[in-house]
Amino acid sequence: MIPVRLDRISKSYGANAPVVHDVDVTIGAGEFFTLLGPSGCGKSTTLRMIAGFVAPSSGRILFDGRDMTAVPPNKRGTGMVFQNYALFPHYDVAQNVAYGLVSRKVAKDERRKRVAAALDAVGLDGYADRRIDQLSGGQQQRVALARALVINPAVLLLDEPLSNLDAKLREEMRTEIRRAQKDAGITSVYVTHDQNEAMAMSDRVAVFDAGKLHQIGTPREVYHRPASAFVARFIGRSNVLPGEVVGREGEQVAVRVSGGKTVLAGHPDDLAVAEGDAVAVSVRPEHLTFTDAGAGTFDAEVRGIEFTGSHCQFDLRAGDLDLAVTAADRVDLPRLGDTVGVRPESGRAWVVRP
Ligand SMILES: Nc1ncnc2c1ncn2[C@@H]1O[C@H](COP(=O)(O)OP(=O)(O)OP(=O)(O)O)[C@@H](O)[C@H]1O
Repeated sequence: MIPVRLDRISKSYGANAPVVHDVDVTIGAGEFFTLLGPSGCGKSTTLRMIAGFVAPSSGRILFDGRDMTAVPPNKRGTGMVFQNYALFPHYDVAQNVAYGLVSRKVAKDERRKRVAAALDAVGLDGYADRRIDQLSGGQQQRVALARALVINPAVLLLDEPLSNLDAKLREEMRTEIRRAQKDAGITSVYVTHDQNEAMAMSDRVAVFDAGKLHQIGTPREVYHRPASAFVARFIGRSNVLPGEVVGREGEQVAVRVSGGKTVLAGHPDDLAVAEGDAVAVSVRPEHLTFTDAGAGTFDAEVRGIEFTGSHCQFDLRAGDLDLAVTAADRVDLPRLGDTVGVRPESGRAWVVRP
């Protein structure tokens, strides 16, 4: 197990603005680390720089302290799994998985053993002789994973490996990939635009937008303590309320939000907030509570209600603010057209960079 360091890497194509800008991360040995962000944010480019397919414009890539920036892809000891699997259709499963061992001149007996172990690790015991076109999408993705694992890579790289699968299979494969990764203990970097997938699978997540890293943290950290309005909105849903700092109470700051009321909010240690600063406050829909009209932070009109089974999602309008509230289903919830009070639960509001 080795750590991977991205030492202030940037990538520009021609004279255009950088598509990856000054990214500085250390991925821990054995960690499952995810690059998450919307389409075009630079996450695949970052992964390709780790793999060696794309050279950084500046910065270095280090594996276990060793500078790999100039080392060609096939000498980096990485295993790669692609979105489109990239399997050889005219080879059978075993031949596909053995590919990296043949090119590394591993002896035939050893090869057979390692292919069997890799197929076993991904739950494809007994499929060695199948043709690729006789497999389902999920099985093909497992073959791709086995092919990456069989070479005992120092680093496993996965680029949106589940996006061609249907929703149910995607969830099953999340668990499978995660289990295979933990069993093998390989430092892994995973790329996805799907925040649920990132949250469910990762030890830590790096959230990107437009080539820049907004935040690195555990799924819990990025959910409960988003660094920016972008992260708050991209990870789950959030009410991001613009406001102004008007004071301080212990660890929290008092923020006057639109509508004139004051909300107490926590803030990241590295974010200096002083009286008079324009900030934004993020509150998750499940952390807004209904009160009687006039008794909350906001008075709001119920504009929409969506029943999801266990919960109800409310769309509210409070002055010029749209608010989303999620509440466990019960009989006394507000109804369409009602005017209600709404307030953030204590300790649940969080200051974010606007
Ligand atoms: N070879 C290239 N030449 C010029 N621009 C490129 C090249 N490769 C990527 N880009 C641009 O770099 C930006 C980031 O691309 P990248 O593929 O890393 O994004 P992404 O976050 O992985 O998006 P997606 O999920 O859509 O693949 C995009 O604007 C893309 O158009």
